[in-house]
Amino acid sequence: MDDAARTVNGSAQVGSSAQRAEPPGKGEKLADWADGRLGVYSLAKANMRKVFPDHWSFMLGEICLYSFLILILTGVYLTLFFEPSGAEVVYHGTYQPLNGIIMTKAYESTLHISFDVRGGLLIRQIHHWAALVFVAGMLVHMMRVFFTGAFRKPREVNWLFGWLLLFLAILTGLTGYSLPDDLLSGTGVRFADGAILSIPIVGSYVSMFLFGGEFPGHDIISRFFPIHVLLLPGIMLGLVVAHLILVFYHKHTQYPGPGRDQKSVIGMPFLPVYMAKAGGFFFLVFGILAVIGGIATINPVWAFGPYRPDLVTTGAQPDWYLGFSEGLIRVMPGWEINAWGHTLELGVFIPFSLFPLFMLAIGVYPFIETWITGDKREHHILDRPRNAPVRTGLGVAWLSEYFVLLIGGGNDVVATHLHLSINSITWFVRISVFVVPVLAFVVTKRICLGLQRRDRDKVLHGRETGLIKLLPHGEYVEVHEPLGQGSLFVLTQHEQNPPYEIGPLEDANGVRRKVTVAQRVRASLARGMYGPDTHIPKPTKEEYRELSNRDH
Ligand code: HEM
Ligand code: HEM
Repeated sequence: MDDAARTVNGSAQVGSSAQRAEPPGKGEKLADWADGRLGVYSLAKANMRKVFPDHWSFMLGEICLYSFLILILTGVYLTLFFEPSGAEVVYHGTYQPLNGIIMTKAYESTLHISFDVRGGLLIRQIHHWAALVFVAGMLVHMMRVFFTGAFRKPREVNWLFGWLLLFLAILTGLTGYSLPDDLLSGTGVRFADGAILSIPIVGSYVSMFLFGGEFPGHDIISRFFPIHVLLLPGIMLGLVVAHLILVFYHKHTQYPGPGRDQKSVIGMPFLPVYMAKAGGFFFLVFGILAVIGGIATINPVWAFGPYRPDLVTTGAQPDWYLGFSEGLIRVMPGWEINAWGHTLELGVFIPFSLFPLFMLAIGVYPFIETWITGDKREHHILDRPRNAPVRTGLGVAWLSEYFVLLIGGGNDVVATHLHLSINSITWFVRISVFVVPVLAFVVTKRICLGLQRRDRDKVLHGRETGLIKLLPHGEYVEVHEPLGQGSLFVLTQHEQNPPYEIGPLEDANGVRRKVTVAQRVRASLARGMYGPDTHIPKPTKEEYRELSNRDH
């Protein structure tokens, strides 16, 4: 492969193979043909040897990419057999317990995929597992980007692309989950309908429009189908391509280390090393999902039965990524206001509005941070999370809120499994929603500062070796080993810039300066994020020389 890459580049420099003595091979002729029409030589020359830094956490984006491809592949297969129709039929199929039961064609075809289509159940299960892994991969990938500050200039737009992808993936999951029209998926759609109905003034109109009449109507499956298999995946495909082009264009960030700076990258060439690794990893992800899909049941729709609006399954749960929105609604007190013959359902409307706000907070974060720091420089070297304690604390607080709400969304399951009262769990979650994120923030920030302090000690006093020496006068001391230059660099390369300040309120002539509210807010946020209690000062050169007793 390496030779092939060189041949391509080599040919590009020579120009045409006709200038050489030996006749061109078939492959070269094909490449020349393609170059004449598509300009592939210059494209390959510019990009194929591009260096990619390597780190295990950079595989998270790849997991998203591969599970997305697997979703498309398996989704196409399901589309061949799935019938997106709300028309009613009487079931006479392989699955005996449901014989003679009235159901929609959508549900009947899902049973058909599961019991009669060759490989149907396997593909359905791979599709569902891939959806779970896809969104989980995105969340963890996003957290990697967040905690390392990889969203800073010039990658803010790519952060937004990714964020949109996360939002669309959640919607795609919701519409997919609703397609089989079993009791569980119908309960999920009912939940969505309840949320829509709570929107003041227009809610009932939107619901009627969406369902083609009063819930459940007959149109929802046939409407969700094109949205699920075409519209949303189509937009997502476009966004994923744009996302990857931007990763390529900006070049990937890298963790701090010797030889790496804002301009130089240390890593593997895109072709052949990175491509070979990426190809192998794709098959690994596919293989693992196929094994899980083959052995672990997921969404056994035949066990739930067809959807009927007057029934609900016990322990009805959405997929994990929607559990937190369910939690928001379950723990909210059932407040409502009745006036002039209308009801404002605050118990649903408030949590329903919090959901987009919760997502919005993630989307706008990079822009808020840039506004606070006023930093206009590009950043290609990643932060170590401990060196940005407030950001790290905010990320952990966000995650903790997410998990608390997930418990709220599964309050019935937690209650039955742990033999607890559902009311106690609901109250636990109601209090935790306010308390846990604050605690998580404070604890994380302290841990970060502790780690910074340890870094400082390591730089000044070296690494603890665990070797205890007995000195002639009877004292025991632990031998400390000085760090290598590489480690010293990693532990001290970060910046500790002073936070933004408003400056003197009066100029040299004693005239009061006009200070806007925005400037005041910015200054106090900057103090909170980068002020003295957010970092342990790095050792100065003098301290280092004095303590390590060496000349540098
Ligand atoms: C891009 C992200 C996607 C996600 C997150 C996703 C998620 C899901 C989920 C959770 C289900 C329910 C599966 C079950 O029955 O247990 C589903 C069903 C389905 N999906 Fe997707 N899907 C995605 C993309 C696609 C694509 C690209 C296609 C088609 C090209 C597709 C076609 C289908 C079909 C036909 C069904 C109904 C069949 C069935 O449930 O057995 N999906 N999807
Ligand atoms: C379909 C979903 C997604 C796919 C396929 C995807 C794919 C990738 C890949 C392959 C990379 C390079 C390798 C890596 O850093 O892991 C990457 C980088 C990046 N992604 Fe994503 N991603 C997705 C979702 C997201 C989300 C949800 C966010 C954030 C909200 C995000 C933000 C970024 C950023 C800022 C980079 C550049 C990071 C850097 O250079 O260090 N991505 N993405």
